[in-house]
Formats: sequence, structure tokens, C-alpha cells
Amino acid sequence: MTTSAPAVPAVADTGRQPALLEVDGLTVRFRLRDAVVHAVTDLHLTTQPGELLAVVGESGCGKSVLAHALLGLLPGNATVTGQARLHPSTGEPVDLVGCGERQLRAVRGRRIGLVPQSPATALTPVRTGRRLLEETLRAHGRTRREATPAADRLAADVGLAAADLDRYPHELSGGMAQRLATALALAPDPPLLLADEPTTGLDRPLVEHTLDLLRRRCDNGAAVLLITHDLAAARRVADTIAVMYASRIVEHRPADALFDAPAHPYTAGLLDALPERAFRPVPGHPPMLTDLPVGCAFAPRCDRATAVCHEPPGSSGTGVGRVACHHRLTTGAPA
Ligand SMILES: Nc1ncnc2c1ncn2[C@@H]1O[C@H](COP(=O)(O)OP(=O)(O)OP(=O)(O)O)[C@@H](O)[C@H]1O
Ligand code: NI
Repeated sequence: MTTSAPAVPAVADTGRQPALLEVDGLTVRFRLRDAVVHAVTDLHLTTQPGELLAVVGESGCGKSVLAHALLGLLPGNATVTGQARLHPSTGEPVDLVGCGERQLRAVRGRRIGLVPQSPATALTPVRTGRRLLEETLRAHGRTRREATPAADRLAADVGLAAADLDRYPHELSGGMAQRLATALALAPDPPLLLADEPTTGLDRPLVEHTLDLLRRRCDNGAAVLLITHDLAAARRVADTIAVMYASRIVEHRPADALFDAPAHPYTAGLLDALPERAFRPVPGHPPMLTDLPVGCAFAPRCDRATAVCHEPPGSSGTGVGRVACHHRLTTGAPA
């Protein structure tokens, strides 16, 4: 029983190229001593070569866990179920959930790059930025002679002065470490880049510089999954946007359509919070991921909620076009 608008057929993937990454029902749970954290729940995503997909949502909704799950980087108390497949342009698809550490090591960096959310802690402290970058370049096929100019080029691409490359990580500001981490992730030229808050600590011109760099990668055929709190950033560069709330994707649509006519009340709330819009924060707080309701997790904060929201919202499709809400704001074609 539901009062939701008729399910709109997902534009999902009709007429789109074959996916580079296909995520199907991905679910991550963390076992704690006396509770289970529902960090990522039944996630469906695809990205095409050339696509920039932004994943947005409040702190703690599961964005970084998603990225780490794709690379097999979760700690031992995590259980991952569902599927995530990488379809390289050559060779067999890789089952990222089931394939095991050996195969994942061949994927990390080379096939899927990661700009980690806290780069300062991820950088090896005893090597200069140049040494880290040159080692990475050489590990991915550049000769010693090629590595030096390639490192300078990458530094310039991310807006880092060549002299800054000769510093040790502890001598770098947060923003410089961020740019070095981005350069390191770009060095193997991966066809898919997971960029987790890659503009943290950067001032506005460098934010835009970094975003435009990611956009150019997509224009040259790579795919980027950009994790960000910054909706303005997503608007600037994303083709599609997936909005996460309390471990689930609640709306996944083309960026322009989502900004022009958000369909999920949570998305509308995030847009209303923007300074250039109503500048009104979403009232209330997200729920504890150890104690999620059976029905819509946003209902307690939602001014459209009714009794039916105690039931899980059906959703229109599993890819682009997905809106998981009993009372969506816009009906008709989601794209
Ligand atoms: N190792 C772990 N054990 C238990 N819970 C964890 C673990 N790692 C992450 N979590 C929980 O999983 C949830 C999702 O975390 P995640 O880091 O993905 O959030 P996020 O959306 O990236 O937030 P932010 O925007 O603040 O980076 C959070 O509730 C977090 O506390
Ligand atoms: Ni995060």
C-alpha cells in the first residue's frame, strides 16, 4: 500500500554507454560491541567513462565508507554485501567486493585512484612530495628520466609550486597536502578516480582550479566520483548527483534537473540551505546509524511526512532517476 506518485521508469541507463563502475545493492555494516552501524545500505550506482558523479550528503551519511568499500579499504569489523563491478576497457570485469586483496592491489591506484579525505595522515612522513610522486610515477611505468618532468607537470596541474614538492609532508599546509594527495592519485592516470572531499582546506580559486581539473579528466574520458559537502562544487562540475541520507541514496539525477527541481524533500532542504537560496538549514539532525527506522529515515525531519512514511519508500528505479520518497516534490519525468 502506498500513496506515492506512480513509479517513473528510470531513465536508467537507456542510451548510455556501458558502465565503467556498476554498484548493485552495496551494503556495509560495522559491528560494534553492542550495536551494528548501518553505514551504507542497498546502494545502486553506475558511472560511465566521461561522467562526473557527485555524491553529496551530510556528515556521517556513508560517503567515505562507500569509497573505501569499493577499494577494499574497510577495517576488520566491516561486512560488505552486494556487488560492485569495475568494467575496464580491456580485460575481464573485476568483482570489487569478492575478488580478494591480491586483485585489489592491482586495482588500487592504477584502475581506481583515491584522493583520501584526510591526506595529511595518508602521506608517508619521511619522503618529500617529489620523491613520493616520482616513486608513484615509476611504479606505474615511467622511467627515472621521465618521472621528474612528469612530477613537475602534475604539481602544476594541481596548483602546487615545484619548490613545494621538495618539502616533507609535515612542512605542508593542509591545502598543500591536499593538492599533493590529488597529484599522487592522478599520477597513474586511473580511468576512475574517487575524490573524497578533494577541495578541503583550499581557498576559492584553488577549489575551482581543482574542480575544473577533475572536470577536464572526465572530458578526456575518465570517470570521477566526487564526494563533497559542497553543493556549489557539485553544481559546477557534476553530470549527475547522488544525494545520500542515513546510508542510502535518496535521489540520483542529472545535476541540472536536480538543482532546478529537486524531487526528494531532503534534496530540497539541502538546496534551501545554500547561501544563495533561502540560507535555511535543514531542521533537526540525521538519525543514529545504529538505530534506523524501518520506513523513511528522513521522515522525522520532513514537513511532508505522513503515516505512510513508516513504510520503506519505494523508489523509481535504481540508477539515474531514482527518487526514494512517498511524497516526492516533482512528478513526471525525473530527468
Ligand atoms: N570503522 C568503523 N566502525 C564503526 N563505524 C564506522 C567506522 N567507520 C565509519 N563508521 C561510521 O559509518 C558512518 C559513515 O561514515 P562516513 O565516514 O562514510 O561518513 P561521511 O558521509 O564520509 O561523513 P563526512 O562528510 O563527515 O566525511 C558514520 O556513522 C561513521 O561513524
Ligand atoms: Ni567522509
